[in-house]
Amino acid sequence: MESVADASRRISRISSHLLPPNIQMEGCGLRRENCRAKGAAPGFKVAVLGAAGGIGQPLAMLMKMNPLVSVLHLYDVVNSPGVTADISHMDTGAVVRGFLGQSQLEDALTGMDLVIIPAGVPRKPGMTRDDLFNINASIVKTLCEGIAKCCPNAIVNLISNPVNSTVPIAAEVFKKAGTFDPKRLLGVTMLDVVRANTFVAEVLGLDPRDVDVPVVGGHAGVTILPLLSQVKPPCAFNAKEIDYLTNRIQNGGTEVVEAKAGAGSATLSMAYAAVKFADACLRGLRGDAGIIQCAFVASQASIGVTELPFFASKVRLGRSGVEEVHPLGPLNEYERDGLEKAKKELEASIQKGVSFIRK
Ligand SMILES: NC(=O)C1=CN([C@@H]2O[C@H](COP(=O)(O)OP(=O)(O)OC[C@H]3O[C@@H](n4cnc5c(N)ncnc54)[C@H](O)[C@@H]3O)[C@@H](O)[C@H]2O)C=CC1
Ligand SMILES: O=C([O-])CC(=O)C(=O)O
Repeated sequence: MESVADASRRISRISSHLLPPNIQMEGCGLRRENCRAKGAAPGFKVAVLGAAGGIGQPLAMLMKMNPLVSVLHLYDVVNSPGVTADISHMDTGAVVRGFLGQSQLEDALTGMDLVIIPAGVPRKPGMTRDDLFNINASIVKTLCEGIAKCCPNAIVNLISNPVNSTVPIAAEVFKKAGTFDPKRLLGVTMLDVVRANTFVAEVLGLDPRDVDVPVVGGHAGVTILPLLSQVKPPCAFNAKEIDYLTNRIQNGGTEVVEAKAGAGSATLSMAYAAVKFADACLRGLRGDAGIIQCAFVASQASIGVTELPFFASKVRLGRSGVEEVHPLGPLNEYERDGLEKAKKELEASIQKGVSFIRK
């Protein structure tokens, strides 16, 4: 088996997009300094941590296709050299560099504007997202320590489950390092919105692209709270439809885990959702106006959400990340009941994440 040192040497040969200085391209005698590469075009620098995984690979591919990205860093503890070589051959603008293992984490993170984290283990049938806590909490802690040190001003899109606990973990790591900025830490709940739009469109006989369902709360079971009373375009559902849609949206992840029968959880729809969300963050950073998405972010009662320190809400994205957290808006009785259930579970999950760092 290839040693980590050998793999690191191999990745360093391919990771600068072209060959390192003084290394000749096989058989042609061309040196890197003689190539006419002009370096990266203007744009944002994005790192994907966990880039060789089920989500990481299609996510990296889709980010390579995003015209707002000028530099794409792909980091993982395994297999990043292959994924990097493969994606770097796509004839799109972003320059791709690969990084393998803890010793290259700092290089992967230095100078990044946006860090997307799909690193960690996925569920198998019969597991809850919270069952992933023991492994994923440590992974997220290590990666966030790297972010605090190397790119403290980057926007962080955290995908690793359980999101309801990993986001509080990340916040605590950043607080400890003195770099916490609540505007820049976003738990990715976009897949809940993507699913809600799809399932609601199916019930209403609409094109999902024309449907917008706010999904608030968190990212696990009853904490996933679709606000069907606020769907756009405005529409009415009967009681049966509301029960069906709420259950299906709350259990969408489990539906995929069971269908994959032990081979992991949602990866392709998640990569799509993550890229849709990352693109919104980048357009916000660029200064585009009116970008509203749902995300699991730092929160408080005084802005019309809940008393919980984190909550998924509609947020306005801008140059500094989350520029405004929207209030929940009017809820019907069904949604108010759902909110009480969500809050109880969320409170425990948030506390679990906080205690993991403070203990
Ligand atoms: N927020 C959301 O809506 C969703 C979250 N997820 C979560 O995303 C995570 C990843 O899922 P998959 O890609 O399917 O899993 P996967 O197992 O296919 O890929 C995970 C990748 O993370 C890498 N990794 C492990 N430890 C690492 C470390 N310390 N540093 C960097 N990379 C590391 C692995 O080597 C692997 O390549 C899981 O926790 C899953 O539950 C999945 C779907 C939706
Ligand atoms: O269900 C899982 O474990 C993965 C996930 O978060 C989702 O698909 O929403």
